Amino acid sequence: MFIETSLGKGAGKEKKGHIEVICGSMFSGKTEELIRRLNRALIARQQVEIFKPALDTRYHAYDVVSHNETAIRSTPIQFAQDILLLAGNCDVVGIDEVQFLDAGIVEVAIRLANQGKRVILAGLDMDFEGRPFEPMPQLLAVAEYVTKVHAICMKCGDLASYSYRLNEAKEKVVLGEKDSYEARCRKCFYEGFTP
Ligand SMILES: Nc1ncnc2c1ncn2[C@@H]1O[C@H](COP(=O)(O)OP(=O)(O)O)[C@@H](O)[C@H]1O
Ligand SMILES: Cc1cn([C@H]2C[C@H](O)[C@@H](COP(=O)(O)O)O2)c(=O)[nH]c1=O
Ligand SMILES: [Zn+2]
Repeated sequence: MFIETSLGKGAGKEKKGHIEVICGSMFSGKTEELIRRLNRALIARQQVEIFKPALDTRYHAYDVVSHNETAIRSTPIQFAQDILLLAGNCDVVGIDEVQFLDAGIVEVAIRLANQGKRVILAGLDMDFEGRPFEPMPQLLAVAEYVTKVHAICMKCGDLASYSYRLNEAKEKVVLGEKDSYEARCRKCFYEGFTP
């Protein structure tokens, strides 16, 4: 569990950055947890910049929106490098759906943290085949704090770590919601899917 040790601007002697990753399956509460952390940073009067990949327009062009409809304003970006230009002098950088960003996000996260920023990234750790979703494995490796959240398996009610695709599409990136994916536990995921 990530513990917020110094929220206020004046709490630390020096501005020391770090990387936090929130990962898990679809519907596991990644976006809700990201929004919760960012709202607390705003309450602490920190300057917060929020980004999401421009391709994820499922709910809203600009807002980061959870399945539970909590939302926070964000800037859509095409490339990970765009964040370096747009983050400016902020204290906290939040990024949702990082699995859709290019591999450059790893270097970008490191540079932002080294500038003294708190960098919070949320995204899928596995794809519809139950395989690591790049660039998440690299982000998990360089993060100081990792939180893996779980959904509820739609088959049996256990904790779910997998995103089961309900259609036959084979492309890695297929945007969708409950119409095309459901959260499943390991057993129920592999019962319905042969790698
Ligand atoms: N199978 C499920 N397990 C848990 N929560 C679910 C499930 N299906 C829908 N939800 C809803 O999704 C919300 C989490 O949404 P969100 O934060 O957007 O998740 P994620 O970003 O991980 O996809 C939950 O609070 C709940 O209301
Ligand atoms: C497993 C998997 C998912 N996607 C897509 C489906 C959704 O549009 C997003 C995940 O959104 P969430 O906020 O985590 O619910 O990713 C995909 O393109 N490929 C996959 O393998
Ligand atoms: Zn199950």
